[in-house]
Amino acid sequence: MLTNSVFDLEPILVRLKAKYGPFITLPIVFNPSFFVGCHSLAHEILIQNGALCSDRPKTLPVLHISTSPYGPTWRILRRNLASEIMNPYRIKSYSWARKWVLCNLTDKLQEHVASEDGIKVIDYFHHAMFSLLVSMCFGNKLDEGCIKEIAKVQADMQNVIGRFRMLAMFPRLGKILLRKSWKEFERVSKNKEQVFIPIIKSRIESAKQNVAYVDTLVNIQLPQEEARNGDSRKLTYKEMADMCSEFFNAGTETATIALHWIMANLVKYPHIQSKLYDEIITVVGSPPSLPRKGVELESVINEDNIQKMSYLKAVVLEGLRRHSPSHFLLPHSVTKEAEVQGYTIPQGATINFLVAEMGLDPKVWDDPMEFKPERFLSTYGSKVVFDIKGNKEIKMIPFGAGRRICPGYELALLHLEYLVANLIWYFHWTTPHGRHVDLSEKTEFFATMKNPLITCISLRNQRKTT
Ligand code: HEM
Repeated sequence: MLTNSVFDLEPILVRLKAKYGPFITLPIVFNPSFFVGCHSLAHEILIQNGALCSDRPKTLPVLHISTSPYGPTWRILRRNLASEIMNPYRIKSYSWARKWVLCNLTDKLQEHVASEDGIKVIDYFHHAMFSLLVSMCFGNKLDEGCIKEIAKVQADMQNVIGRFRMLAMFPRLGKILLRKSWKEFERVSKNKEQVFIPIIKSRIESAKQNVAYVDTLVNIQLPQEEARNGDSRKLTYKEMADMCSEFFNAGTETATIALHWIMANLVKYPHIQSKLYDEIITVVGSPPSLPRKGVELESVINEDNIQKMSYLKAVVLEGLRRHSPSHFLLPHSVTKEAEVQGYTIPQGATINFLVAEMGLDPKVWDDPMEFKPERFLSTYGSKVVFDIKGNKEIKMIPFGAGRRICPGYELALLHLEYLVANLIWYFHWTTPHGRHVDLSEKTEFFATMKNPLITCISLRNQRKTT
């Protein structure tokens, strides 16, 4: 059993219960669950024995077909996502979307440039991250109204799914006990289909200049066991809508939270912001003045420029280490009993990994609570060489590791670097008079800022008034 000095389950459970409430113990009652906080044990389980725990537990609240479940379906859907959409060529081809989203974001931010009370930026960040994924999913620039409608059904969906977490392990009983919630789930699902399916159909029927996520779903053949008559089959429109919804779910909240923490640290520590700005202007020069609202930005820091900005990469990594958006991975399930470092891991057990704690482990990191991007700069030419996939050793794994690693990790890193670089280039970010940046954390499903960032912004290059 995985219980002794490597991680003693009891004290961990007490801490988890204090932090996350009693629900954390529920799965353990029905299913042996283990939390791994030890870097080398995590490495061995996830990398050396990756195949062992590459499934998700059946108790996950997966209410629709998704990349998260079990068996051959997830392999096909995941391979599609990773190779068709998250490949470097495709990611690069969406530079128009990044520029478009950045223009919308700077338009909104510049309305608050004169405000001395500061602005709460989280909703703007969320909208930007969401719009980036919407454009990759449907392949074009949807109008604001349409994006808001999609965001609304997504939010409704998340709320209602949250209520099913506890009873996900008894879906039939859940339907009876949670009759009202189940009805609400059906209503929200219908709404989602009504919003998503027309957009999906119109994308499929339109002439295409690029490949969107939806286009790749059309070609998928599900394995035989998914089809009642024994043949392989294609995804239905409803399933495509579910896949798009999951694409947004997986990538929006996590990346928004990461951007929020990173920007909060840059506001709190002006010397780090100045150092980053100095690096940026060394690579791309001083920023141009922002155009008037609605006029496209004449110049942006692009993907190639970012490759020359080591300190920027270090800031983003330090943000992910110090404030991992998620404290755990999605649960992994053990497919076959195995021995790992002298421990027996029983088949069917659920394993999770204390990823946030790993990033703050004083045995691995000096001054772990400090925000010090320099720790990621190697002494050789100040380059960032960090094994974020944990292939050689695990030091921090905000995206997981092994076969179930987040398939969107490269996209997420690019979106974070791109937005942070451009936001710092165009605007100077400060704390409003009489306020301070509070880095306290609120842990729900994700680890968010308890008191959202409120910041003053000013233009680095004032627009000429004539
Ligand atoms: C800073 C941003 C992000 C963070 C910190 C993050 C983190 C994670 C983590 C920890 C997991 C679970 C890994 C495991 O269980 O081993 C995961 C899974 C996943 N992520 Fe991300 N993620 C981010 C952004 C994205 C983006 C932009 C996408 C793209 C749409 C995405 C798509 C997914 C999907 C589809 C899964 C499920 C994979 C599976 O079950 O095989 N994520 N992510």
